[in-house]
Amino acid sequence: MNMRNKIVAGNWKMNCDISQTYELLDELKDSELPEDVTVIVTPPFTSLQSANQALVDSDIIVAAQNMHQAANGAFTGEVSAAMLNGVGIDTVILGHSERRAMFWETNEILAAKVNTALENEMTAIFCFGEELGDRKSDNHFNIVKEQLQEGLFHIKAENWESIVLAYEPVWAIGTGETASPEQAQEMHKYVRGLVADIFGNEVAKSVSILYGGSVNPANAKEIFGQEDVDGGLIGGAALKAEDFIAIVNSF
Ligand SMILES: O=C[C@H](O)COP(=O)(O)O
Repeated sequence: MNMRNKIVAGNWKMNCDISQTYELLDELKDSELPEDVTVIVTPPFTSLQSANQALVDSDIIVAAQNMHQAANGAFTGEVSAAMLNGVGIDTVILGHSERRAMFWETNEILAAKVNTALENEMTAIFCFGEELGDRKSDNHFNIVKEQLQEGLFHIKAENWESIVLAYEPVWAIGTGETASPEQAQEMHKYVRGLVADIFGNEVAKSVSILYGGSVNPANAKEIFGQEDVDGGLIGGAALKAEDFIAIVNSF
């Protein structure tokens, strides 16, 4: 039996102002959510504190979509780990492909962000995944290995308690073209094997690996049914309460 945490995280990206945040959270709060699934929402920075307050009586966790690696300083427009902690946020998405592609986040920068998250006792949802060209040229395993080796695998075995992995093939994000359940399983198994090689079987068996990329209520059950898929990181479908709730209930 799979004893790993089942997790469904909604990545709201740059969507939802404060009133839309309350609206969406009201619907989620009022819904039936399974007790054995950890549900996470990641509103934009401007809604984090309010979202946390709105969910004070709920098990839904509020997380941030990004943070800067430095403790403080002249980094106009950026937000630190301590600032997130200060409004009750202790989970953060790091390395989303949109951050890598549009905001030039390299594996080296991400390694520093991972360190900052760990130093601040935060859980990091570490994203990785290949682009379409990598898959077409059969280089997807190498790319993923490189992203993990350079961005994450410098941590200590005990740090894995604070890490959730999220495989997001870039070609499946927001495109409606999801990876097949077999493709997801193949990559998740490969990644779990990499973790086992370096950090041992116990760590590999206990880390949750989420799949992200065009997950919707129609395909979630089959994807989540794969042996090494422990949940999802949901983009577009996380913005519609009905769809997100259906996905959370898909295990
Ligand atoms: O973080 C979420 C992913 O980018 C997936 O987005 P999507 O579900 O809209 O394809």
